[in-house]
Amino acid sequence: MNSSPSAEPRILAQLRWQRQAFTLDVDLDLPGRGVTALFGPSGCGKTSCLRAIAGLERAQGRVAVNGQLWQDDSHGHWLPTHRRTLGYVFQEASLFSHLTVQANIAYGAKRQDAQRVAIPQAVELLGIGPLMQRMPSGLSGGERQRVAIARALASSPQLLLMDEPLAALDAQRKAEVLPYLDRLQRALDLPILYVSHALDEVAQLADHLVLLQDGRVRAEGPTDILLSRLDLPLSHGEAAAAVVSGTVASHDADDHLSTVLFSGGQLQLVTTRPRPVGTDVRLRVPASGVSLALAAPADSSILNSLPARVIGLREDGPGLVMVALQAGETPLLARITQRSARHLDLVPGSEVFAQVKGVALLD
Ligand SMILES: Nc1ncnc2c1ncn2[C@@H]1O[C@H](COP(=O)(O)OP(=O)(O)OP(=O)(O)O)[C@@H](O)[C@H]1O
Repeated sequence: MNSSPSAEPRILAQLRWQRQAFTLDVDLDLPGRGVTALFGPSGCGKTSCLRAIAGLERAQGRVAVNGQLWQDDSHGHWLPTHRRTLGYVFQEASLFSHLTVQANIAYGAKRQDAQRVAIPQAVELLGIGPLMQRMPSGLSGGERQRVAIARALASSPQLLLMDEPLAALDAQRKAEVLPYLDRLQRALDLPILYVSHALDEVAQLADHLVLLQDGRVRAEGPTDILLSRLDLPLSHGEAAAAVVSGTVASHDADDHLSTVLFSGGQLQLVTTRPRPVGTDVRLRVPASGVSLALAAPADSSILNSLPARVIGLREDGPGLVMVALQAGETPLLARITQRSARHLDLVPGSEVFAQVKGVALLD
């Protein structure tokens, strides 16, 4: 143990692992709370990294989780997976088919003495109370995965590792499970490492992002910052979007219009599922739904017009430019035509009004 009670919780993983032509070589120093996504293209090493942290692959290096030393090869220290206080959720829920849901979850509860997450709490958070007496064969894919997550929580982990937990689900099932993951991470003080290659999941769930490429860390930092960095592939193309964190300030029930305050001002959005005033929310602002003007527009149908500063510009396909902006402390992206960028004479430092059309609540 090398814990220091006053230190900020951190997850440290210096790992090197070689398999045939592939080398994983990472030096991670990550927040010990919240959700950190490991993101990157197929084959970049996300799963290998997670497995190495869990001790499922015998990488060389050092792993320490919030003061607990799991591995330090320089001192011959190595805990096998079953002695690392972690929960692991795989892409396919691997439940025992001969046990009820309840028995599957109870099986996970191996450290009853120091229960960080009580089983009833895990069951409630994942909404699986009505399923407890069912057999796994009768569950939908989304239900199976929620049970698998509850089982992982029941083992009282210090760290939850999730490897593409939604990838085997269709879009509808995925949308069904995502809010549970969101609830879980808000309710529990449990760090989560979340492997995904789906940017929408990452934008919704992750506070922090590690971008892997060819077994190495290409970039790492707060999700909102990384999503809008023009030098990274995350900000390229039609799917590029910024994530804005804010707080619900009001809701107009007649117009179904919620107002969210954030560091750059306020954004209004139409929603049929309003969150209570005071709730912290994340909004997705697609780059293609943001246009730019030099003056605040009058008589526009666009509700949201934010003063912002141009941080940088980058060509984004034939005739198009991605513009990185900052509104208050919040990064935004605008994907506009090259002609418009020239017409407005945009350069880093230009003051503009960002007219934001497509705002969506992430949940
Ligand atoms: N046991 C193994 N033997 C040989 N090569 C392996 C082994 N396990 C992984 N690899 C290779 O290591 C590389 C990284 O694989 P890994 O599964 O970690 O990537 P990934 O980013 O999780 O990919 P995906 O998103 O497709 O799951 C790949 O090139 C893979 O073929």
